Amino acid sequence: MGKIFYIMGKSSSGKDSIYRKLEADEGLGLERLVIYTTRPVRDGEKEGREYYFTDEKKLEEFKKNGKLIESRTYETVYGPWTYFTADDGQVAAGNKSYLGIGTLESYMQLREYYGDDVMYPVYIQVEDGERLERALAREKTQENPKYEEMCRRFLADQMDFSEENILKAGIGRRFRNHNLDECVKEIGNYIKSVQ
Ligand SMILES: Nc1ncnc2c1ncn2[C@@H]1O[C@H](COP(=O)(O)OP(=O)(O)OP(=O)(O)O)[C@@H](O)[C@H]1O
Repeated sequence: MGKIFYIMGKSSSGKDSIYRKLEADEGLGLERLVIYTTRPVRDGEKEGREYYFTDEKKLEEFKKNGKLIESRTYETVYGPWTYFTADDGQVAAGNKSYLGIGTLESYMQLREYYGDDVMYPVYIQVEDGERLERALAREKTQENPKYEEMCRRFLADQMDFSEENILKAGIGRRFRNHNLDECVKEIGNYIKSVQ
């Protein structure tokens, strides 16, 4: 059975930046854990790289076969978009290590399905003021900054990632992303130590 290193953290804590650097580190040999989505493919995205682009029918098929691990639906202005993780055989097949990004909720569901020996949480933490500054700086670079959505996420994160929920998920170790390269190095060392 493979191992899944699962990155979690509040918005703008640096999950994507960390993911990209860990993935590029050939010494770690990490594969992408690709999840499924019913949202339309965006420019530059490739089937099976960012996501598997699929539909509700496929989700129902996984569900029927007991292979749907977790799913979440967001009500967007374009209608509902569902993201889900399915047991499509990739993890069980070999001894590889995978890199995923998710929420505390999805982490708990994956752990329930695969067990502790497969799931390795990587929780990223940044001081709130610093994180808000990064979120604002990132938003300002967008052609149409969505400050309201940024604030909504900031507030929602305080509930979703409350200390109580972090403890409930069984997260022990936390990786502080003050300096990106140092943080990535620390996580890389952790991954090597358990691989
Ligand atoms: N250590 C760091 N120091 C300064 N800026 C950082 C650091 N880490 C990440 N950033 C910047 O902070 C912003 C948020 O990072 P990133 O998009 O990786 O976060 P995220 O957790 O994936 O966010 P979201 O969940 O909102 O998509 C980006 O502009 C990124 O370049």
